Amino acid sequence: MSEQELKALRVRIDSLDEKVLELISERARCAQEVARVKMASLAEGEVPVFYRPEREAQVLKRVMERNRGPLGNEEMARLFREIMSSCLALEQPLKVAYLGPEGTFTQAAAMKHFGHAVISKPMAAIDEVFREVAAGAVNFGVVPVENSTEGAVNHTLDSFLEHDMVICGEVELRIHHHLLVGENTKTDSISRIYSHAQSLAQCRKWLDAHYPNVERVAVSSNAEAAKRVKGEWNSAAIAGDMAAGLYGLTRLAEKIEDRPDNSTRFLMIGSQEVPPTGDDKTSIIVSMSNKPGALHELLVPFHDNGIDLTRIETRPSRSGKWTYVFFIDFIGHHRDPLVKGVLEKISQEAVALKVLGSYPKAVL
Ligand SMILES: C=C(O[C@@H]1C=C(C(=O)O)C=C[C@H]1O)C(=O)O
Repeated sequence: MSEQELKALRVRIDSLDEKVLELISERARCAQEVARVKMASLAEGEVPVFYRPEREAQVLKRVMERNRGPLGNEEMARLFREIMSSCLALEQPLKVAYLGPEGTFTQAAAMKHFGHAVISKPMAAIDEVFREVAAGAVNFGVVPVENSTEGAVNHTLDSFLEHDMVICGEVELRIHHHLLVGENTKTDSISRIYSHAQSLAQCRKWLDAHYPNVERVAVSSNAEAAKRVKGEWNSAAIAGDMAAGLYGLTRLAEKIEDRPDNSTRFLMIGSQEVPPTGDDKTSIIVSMSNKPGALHELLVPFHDNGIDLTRIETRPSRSGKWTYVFFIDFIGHHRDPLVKGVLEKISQEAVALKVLGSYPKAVL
């Protein structure tokens, strides 16, 4: 390509950027207007709700439906995700607590869902994320709930039994693990590998094959594992890209997870109910009396009404020995008439039923 052609294309890009800039600014001014209207229409004593997850899901879906390339749908939605995040921050910057420390996959999930224009706060444990939201110190919390290789994150499920929380969103993240070392690590003398227990489990076969005799040490998070390795010469960590970058570690081996489709699902928790979008999921907790056929009784109304269950998990109820609660996720919103009917039917049979929330199905 000649210099001349290159120059002409760059002039065109500059002129397009000016238009994009003007359009983004116009969009941001519109969001400011939205904030003004929201404030003006408040009833006495009512608190304004600036963040509208159902509207954001709709915006992203529209972008994906209308996108004609060459950028892929996910890439385009990611860009709009950030534009919306910045527009919302003009109305009110969201405060989001997540399972920390900095560099965890939960932080990556929070950024994927809310964008980068939020005030984020790392917490040391899942339970602390719940408490921070309950205390009103942040608008939302982000916690892992299940992994495609290792199953449920029990701490999260148990925290739902102890706190009154509303689930207002979900996000899924492909999880790639790397074996990371620091600049002082003697790579042929590694005697210890740190990671979170879930991550060690997700890489079990790889570790058995490559480091069968090395001690596996479970620590509170992958980011914590990365942090420890930095100061030691005989250890390595299993963690992801964010932690590697944050602690300046190098990858001795990449993508070592046993299953290539290894993914984790995260939940956004808060206190705000989300209206229906037409493409929603609902999460409930049910406890049934300990009698034969109780689980069957619980599932029949879903089957009879053609409601698609996406997940069912059992946990000890913590209120009596050998009694259990069921965590159930299904397609639909608790305000849909069909779903309402099913929930009414279940509550007649159940000892207790709690709707944890209805929220838009993950778009990104
Ligand atoms: C602009 C609004 O407020 C926020 C910002 C949005 C946006 O930038 O598109 C969408 C939903 C809200 O989280 C709105 O409610 O429409």
